[in-house]
Order: sequence, then structure tokens, then C-alpha cells
Amino acid sequence: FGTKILPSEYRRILSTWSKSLVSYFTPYAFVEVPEFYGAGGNEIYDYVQTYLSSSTAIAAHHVSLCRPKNATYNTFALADNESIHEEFMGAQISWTHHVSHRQAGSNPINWRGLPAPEDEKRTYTLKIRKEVRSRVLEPYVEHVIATAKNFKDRTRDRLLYTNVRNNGGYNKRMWESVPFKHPSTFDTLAMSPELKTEIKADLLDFTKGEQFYHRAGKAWKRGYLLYGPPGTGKSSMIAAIANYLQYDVYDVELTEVASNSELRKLLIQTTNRSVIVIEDIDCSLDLSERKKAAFQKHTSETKRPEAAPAPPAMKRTGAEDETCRVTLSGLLNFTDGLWSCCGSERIIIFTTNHIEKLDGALLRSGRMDMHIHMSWCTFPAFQILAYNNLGLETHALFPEVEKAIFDKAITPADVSELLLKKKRDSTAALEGLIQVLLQETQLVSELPAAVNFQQQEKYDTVSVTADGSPLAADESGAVEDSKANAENLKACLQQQQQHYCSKLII
Ligand SMILES: Nc1ncnc2c1ncn2[C@@H]1O[C@H](COP(=O)(O)OP(=O)(O)OP(=O)(O)O)[C@@H](O)[C@H]1O
Repeated sequence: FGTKILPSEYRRILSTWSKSLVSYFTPYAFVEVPEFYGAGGNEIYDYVQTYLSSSTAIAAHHVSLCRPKNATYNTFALADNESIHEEFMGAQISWTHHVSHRQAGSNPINWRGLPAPEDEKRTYTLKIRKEVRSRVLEPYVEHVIATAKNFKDRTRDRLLYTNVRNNGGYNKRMWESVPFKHPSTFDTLAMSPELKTEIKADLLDFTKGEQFYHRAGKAWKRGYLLYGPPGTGKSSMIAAIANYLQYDVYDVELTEVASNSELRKLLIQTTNRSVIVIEDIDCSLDLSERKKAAFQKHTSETKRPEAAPAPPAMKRTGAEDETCRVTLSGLLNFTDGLWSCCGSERIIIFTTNHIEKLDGALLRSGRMDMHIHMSWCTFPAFQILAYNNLGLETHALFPEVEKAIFDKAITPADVSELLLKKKRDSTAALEGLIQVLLQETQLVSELPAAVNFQQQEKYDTVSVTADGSPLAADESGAVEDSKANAENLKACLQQQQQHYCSKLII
């Protein structure tokens, strides 16, 4: 009736007055915790939800019980519009989970990248008596957050997130998650024990480094670049790091990200204490333009000084950045720039099979804090694989394997596979491995004195065949058989001054 005779303006004023009157006379104070705050989500909402899903919530009349697929734990949640009461510091507190209809058109995603259901607005409302509010509220909120964090650490599976394509706006899911169950640990990783110790110490320093980062005015994050041939354990290393630190993992599929601004949105929504991974960065980021520019510049400087100057290295305007797919500058802005500070305690890992293809800007010191070379299988690495796959700590054939594996270009993945093939018969498995190793090409760890090491900006793997002819890398990083002799290697490297020879295969 009122809606027909009263203009909307008066109705609004009346409603405000009546609300003020009720709040003046009611003995209670209400604290609303909405699921969303602004364009992003509300972290406190998640804490309250977790807090209420602990044993307290089970005491409510009406709870929902869920277990995400492949998860280890059940999750209780306060059912929609259900209330729960508890006592804290002598005060009565109640929580109600309000679910109401959202206005059409506004449909944000929450802070973990999950979409709000199409037309629902979710809020937890805390009710507390006004006279105890100032004494109880602050310690109570701290208690809720601490309990939620503790509960999460004890009972929640860590998650592996991957991004899904977003067509703009906030009305699409940006991250999807599954429980993270990768079994790799530093114990199962086959690599040099010294390097493992170094990485673990670095990670520990990082997790304890809050004060250091604060004092030094740096964002609390650490970047690792894992490089090496396929099958040397880069993905296994990422899993081992996440398991060691008990962090969630965000696996960024850059080819699914439409622009730098979408990358920003994605990365802002990652949680603290997480590992953000961009695998095969040389394949997912378009570096070709920059490389081409750099090569043209190099050739014009070294071969044809009289030629017109090469075009400047990829310098994009802001407008271009928005229309192109993700650019190197967009990525660096998040890892290094202003955006690197929105969030803390985060590890950023890039992987590549071709470090020589990476832009110098990514390799420059200070960009990635640690460059980790995942290399061929050595004897200590083999020992770990023998234990992982065959349960062997030692065997009469180990000395023979040690001799045969020395400086051989075989990956831990290949060794694992060979051992697994005959895992019921350890001796046969080791004999099979030795046979393969004896046929493998040999690595020469000593680099010839002729190789010029001055240009260390770029890295490369230069291969040389058994007869001594080098397989030289061309300007795009691809390796081709040049049929030159070993002596030509020096000339070849000097000519392509941007390469740094890290390993030789003969
Ligand atoms: N260093 C290692 N330690 C233990 N296992 C390894 C190691 N390297 C490879 N493996 C085994 O080989 C398989 C492939 O390894 P992984 O995917 O980690 O290699 P990668 O370097 O990431 O390869 P790619 O570059 O192709 O992604 C895994 O199943 C893993 O068990």
C-alpha cells in the first residue's frame, strides 16, 4: 500500500528513520561481514566461515556438510540463514549467515577467485550486547582469526589453483582449485645434496624473513628461476617447495590470460603463503619481438656498423599492453614493480627448458633471486632414484653405475623410467641402466680454454658431436648442426657474442 501512495524518496527517508530508531532502542550491536568488499573479496568473511566450520558449527541445528572431490577432510558450514550462539569472555555472541538476493548486474567474485552465486548476497552478522562491545569485540575478532588460521593449517588440504579464461569484468571464475596432493619432497628429489641444502636454507630464511623484508623496504616475496632440460625435475622441485613450506600453488597458464590487466587481477587474488608458478616461460610469453630487436641491434653493431640503427628493444605503450596478450613488462611489473607488494610471503617460480631464449631483462640480477639449474642425473641423484624406485640403499652394481653415469647426458626422468621397467628385479634394472648409460653421449665438464666467458648476459648449451663438430645455436636459440670442427667452436661463440656456454656435449 505504502509503495503506491508514497513517493520513493519519502519511503527511503522513512526507512532510514525507522532503522535509526530501532538501532537506538535495541540493546544489541550488529557487525556485518559481507562476502565482498568493493570489487574484490573480504578475507574476514573467509576466516569467519572457517571459524564457524570448526567444531562450534557442528553444534548448530542446521549445517551443510561438504567434501570437495579428492579432498581429505569434510567441511561443515553453517546453513543459509541459520544462527549459532556462543559465549566469549562472559559475553553472549551470535552469528547468523544471511543469504539474500543480490541486485541484478552486480556479481563479483570472492577473494579466492570463486564466483558469487548468480543472484545471492552472503553476509555473516555478528550480534553482541552494546554494553560489552568495546571490551569484547576486538579480542573476539582476533580469536576468530587465530582459530580459523589454526584450523585451516590442521585440517584443510592445500590447494592447486589454475586460472581459467576470463572474458572481462568480475562475473567469471578466475581460479579453479583442486586439493594439492603431489608427493614430491626434497627427500625424493634426485639432485645434488648440496644444492638441496642450499635451497632449503634459502626457503627457511625467506619464511622467517618478515622483519628483514620490512626493514629493507622490500616486498616479502622470493623469485626462483628453474632451468634445465625436460625431465630433470623442475615440476617435481616446485611440488617439493610447496610441500616443504606447506603453501598453496597457483599454476598460471599465461596463454589463457588475455592482457596485462587481467594478469594483475589474477595475481591480486592469490593468497599469501603461496607459490605462484609460470612454467615454460619462454613458450608462454611473447619474447620474439624483443629478441629480434636485440639480435638486429647486435648484428648492426657487430657486422654492419654503417647500417641503420636497430629498432629500440620492445617498448610498448600502455594502450598496446592492454590489447596485446601478456607482455614481459606486464609480468615484470607484478614480480618487481608496484604490484609486487600487494600480498606477502609469496614465492614466484618461472621454469624454462631454454634459458638461452629468455630475455636479458628476466635474467638480470635482482629479478629472480635464485637461478636453479636442474641438470643431468649424477651418481648421488641416481642413489636417490634407486631408493625411490627400487628401495635400494646400496647394491654390488652401484660402483659400476657410478663409473658409467659420470658425465652422461641422461635425465633423472629417464633413469627413473629405466629402473621402474624392472622394479621387481633390482639387479636386472641396474644392468639395464648400465647398458643404456654405456651407449649415452658423454658430457665434458671442462670447457675448452678457447671459449670466451666475457659475455655472461646470456646462457646457452652448445653441443658438440662425438667427432668434435659443434652443434651451434643460431640467433633464435635453436641448435643446428654446423658441421664445423671443435676449433670452430671458439669462433662460433665469439661471433655470437650474446651466448654463454654452460655445458658441452661431445
Ligand atoms: N630430479 C628428479 N628427482 C626425482 N624425480 C625426478 C627428477 N626429475 C625427473 N623426475 C621424475 O621424472 C618425471 C618428470 O619430471 P618433471 O616433470 O619434474 O620434470 P620437468 O623438468 O619439469 O620436465 P618438463 O620440463 O618436461 O616439464 C617425474 O615423474 C619425476 O618423478
